Amino acid sequence: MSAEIINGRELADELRERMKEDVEQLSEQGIVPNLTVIIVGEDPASLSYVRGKKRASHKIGIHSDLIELPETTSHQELLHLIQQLNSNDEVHGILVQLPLPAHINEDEVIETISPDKDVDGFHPISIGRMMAQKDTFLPCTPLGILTMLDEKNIDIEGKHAVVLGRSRIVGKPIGQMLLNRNATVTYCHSRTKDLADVLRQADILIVAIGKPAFITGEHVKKGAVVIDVGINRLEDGTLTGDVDFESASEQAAYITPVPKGVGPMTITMLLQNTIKAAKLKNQVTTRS
Ligand SMILES: Nc1nc2c(c(=O)[nH]1)N[C@@H](CN(C=O)c1ccc(C(=O)N[C@@H](CCC(=O)O)C(=O)O)cc1)CN2
Repeated sequence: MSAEIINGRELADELRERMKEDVEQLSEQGIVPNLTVIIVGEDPASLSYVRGKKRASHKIGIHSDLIELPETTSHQELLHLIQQLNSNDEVHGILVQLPLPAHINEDEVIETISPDKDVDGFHPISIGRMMAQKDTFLPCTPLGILTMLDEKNIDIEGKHAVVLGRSRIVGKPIGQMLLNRNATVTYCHSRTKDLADVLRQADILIVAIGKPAFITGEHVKKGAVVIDVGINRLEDGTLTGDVDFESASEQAAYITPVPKGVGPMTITMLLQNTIKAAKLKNQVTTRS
């Protein structure tokens, strides 16, 4: 068996076309969704992601400002900027690109963003609301993963989902979000015993550990759904995931590639959250 590939690039393009119409409807009412993205430092990958966010926003009619701050920016300077954006009525969404330089306290930065503008869904209030299954901003990568599963009509309820990795951005929230959809969830990490045995039990396997080709076909149950969240740049410049695509796709029923898998969905869900923030601010409902 060779797995069906879930093409995140194609799905992202389709969804962005639908969002463009939504944004047009909003602009007819005088509302232009407005996203401010902040980056501190010059990490090339992060710079490329934030520029991608700005480009994708503009393409569908979202106004986006990118604030590029030097590596030497102090913690207090960053908090002050966020406070100014919180009280700027024109700004609907604020995103601080992660990771931040080591001298900046990431938790405090995230907690300073107004929960009403938290389009990344990382604020403790957003997380609490997610756990309580209330409407909130959901983190973009996990939301992108759920959207991919839903678009392929893949059942989640009652399935054993195994999440490898426990980061703030992906691992922790995707496990909770799958639990909210009635999956049975197991988290695995660097201290998990008998890891290979646990991985082989997964109906849905989410891999987000940042280790190239860590997962191979021998870890994948026949017919499983494999979601590869890894983005690893190899020495020759090529991009590869955490999953060995060839061997895993011999076992899986569905698999996401890298690139063109989960990555493009992350930015798409940011656009969706920004539109949601603009609607919430203006108490607007539109067709979608
Ligand atoms: N504040 C945040 N910081 C970070 C997040 C986040 O959601 N919020 N996620 C990641 C990085 N990320 C977005 O910020 C991101 C990563 C990858 C892609 C993407 O489209 N990848 C492409 C390949 C791109 C390439 O060639 O390099 C793909 O997989 O096809 C988009 C967004 C960490 N920080």
